[in-house]
Amino acid sequence: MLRLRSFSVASPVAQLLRAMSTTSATVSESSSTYIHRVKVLNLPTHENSAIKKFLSSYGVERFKKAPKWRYAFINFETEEGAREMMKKLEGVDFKKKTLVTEYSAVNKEQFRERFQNKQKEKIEEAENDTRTHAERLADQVTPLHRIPYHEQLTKKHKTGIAHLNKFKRRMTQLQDLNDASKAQIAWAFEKNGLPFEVLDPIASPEINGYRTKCEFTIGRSPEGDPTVGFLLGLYRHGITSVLSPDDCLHVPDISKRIANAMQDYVRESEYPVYDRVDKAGVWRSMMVKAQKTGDVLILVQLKASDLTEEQLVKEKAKLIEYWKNQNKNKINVTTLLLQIWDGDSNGITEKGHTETLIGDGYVYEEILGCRFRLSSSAFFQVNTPATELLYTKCAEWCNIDKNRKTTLLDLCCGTGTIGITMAGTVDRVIGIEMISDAIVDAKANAEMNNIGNVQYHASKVEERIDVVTNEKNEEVVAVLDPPRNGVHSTVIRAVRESPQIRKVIFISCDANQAMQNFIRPTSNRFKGMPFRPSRAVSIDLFPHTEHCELLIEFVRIEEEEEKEVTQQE
Ligand SMILES: C[S@@+](CC[C@H](N)C(=O)[O-])C[C@H]1O[C@@H](n2cnc3c(N)ncnc32)[C@H](O)[C@@H]1O
Repeated sequence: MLRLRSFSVASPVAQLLRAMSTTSATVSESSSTYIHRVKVLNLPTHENSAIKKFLSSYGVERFKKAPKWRYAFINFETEEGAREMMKKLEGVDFKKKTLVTEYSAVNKEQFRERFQNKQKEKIEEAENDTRTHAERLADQVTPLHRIPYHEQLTKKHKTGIAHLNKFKRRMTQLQDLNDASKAQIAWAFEKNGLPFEVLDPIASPEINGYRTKCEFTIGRSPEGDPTVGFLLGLYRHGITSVLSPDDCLHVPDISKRIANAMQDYVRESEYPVYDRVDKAGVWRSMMVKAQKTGDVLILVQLKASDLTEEQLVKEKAKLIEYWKNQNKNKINVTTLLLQIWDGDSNGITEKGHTETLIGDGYVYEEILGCRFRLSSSAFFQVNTPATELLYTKCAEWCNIDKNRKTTLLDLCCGTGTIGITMAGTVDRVIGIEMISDAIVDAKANAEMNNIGNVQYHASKVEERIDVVTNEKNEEVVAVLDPPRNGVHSTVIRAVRESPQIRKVIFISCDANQAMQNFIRPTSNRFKGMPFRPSRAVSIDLFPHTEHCELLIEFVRIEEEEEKEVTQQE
């Protein structure tokens, strides 16, 4: 039988204090003065569960690593312990990178003090914060909402240019450049800004309510009421209050109505909402995909370990009935999914067991006259009209010559959108994507759009490099659309080492690492002639947020071009 819990209402400051008391307990008590730290470098960003498993195989049960860090800290009571671990980890290959370790001894008192000071700063910040909860949430999820849209666009444009300038500068600062290498990156030595065109930024046709996909947390409001919305503050700071998305500019009305309807449901429910700190309760989170076609997919996630089989069956029937009767709130659910997830990690996860309760399990969207089926887990751009502008520009820059046999490599193809919208202009499309469900969608999408000249591979691009290097059509154009945390350097190397690829259209939400590897001169590690950026444009898919897509056209440096530059010098 399910145990109902009582809940106390905690202010953000009280929640911070709770986090502080639990976290500081993790610093081990010992009579020695120092904490002996091993810094492990060259780890991947994110991938925390793989890192945890890997380090645990070396006997490390505790380490400190933020998802965006490329390093982790492991603390030891003694220097010998630390040095022993360094011996074990130094030079080990993990995720195709060689680990490097560094040792440092940190004064225990100072370490503790530093940690506590940081926590105090956070508390003071929270205490002095005069913003309303709604304002804080708006600042968190749409940090640019206070400035007019045209200024947001200018800001993003400048950020794009700053990225490009940074890479230009970095090329000139590379060590040991000989004349031949310099000639390959002669564009980077040109004075006075960027020696290629950066177009005016392209605005999103819709500025508010553009997000077709929203993930909501089910938890408690600052007043303690069951609420469906966004988590206010950071979970790692111990703040776990949830606020309704009603005042969030980027959330469409339909998704706000759905969050409110789910909130009514959980408030009426005999089961409690999930508490992220106690790891108890039933209702955890929900995902909404509300497409421009009018299709609506809802995925409700619950923790079922405290429910009997009979209770679960009853709850499923109740959910079906509830969502089928939401027409009165102008909510027409075309697919309802239930995800059972009893694990500790928060958010919708592919590790959960997902069952379709209403509909066929998909939603459909239309882009540039093509129809696409999307499953709940597959990536799909969240701003449909702006995506049409992005894909149109991408196709324009691919500049397919109709008189030649061209292969389009759609690398990181998701549900196949880019390749399918361009399939009519090329001899064939090859799509590679690591999420196998997305490839199932991509194949169904090609069929639905009567497209026969596509071939898909469900794989990491770096593991199907042969597909890239073996492509020998007259012309090969690659579109590379990696996720925010980038793509493996072997992918870039494979593209570089395939001489028939003369052009790459790079769609980037974070141009950092990948770009450098495209443009750096030929070396033992990066074989093949480099590319040089030839034009770029920012396309805003995410108004009111810091994010923006940067479309970059890279063209291969021609041998003649390189010689000419050398002679001019
Ligand atoms: C930004 S999305 C782009 C998807 C698609 N081009 C679109 O516009 O809908 C990036 C995609 O890359 C996939 N991905 C990430 N790393 C990958 C890798 N190493 N190999 C293949 N696919 C990858 C993700 O699963 C995701 O579907």
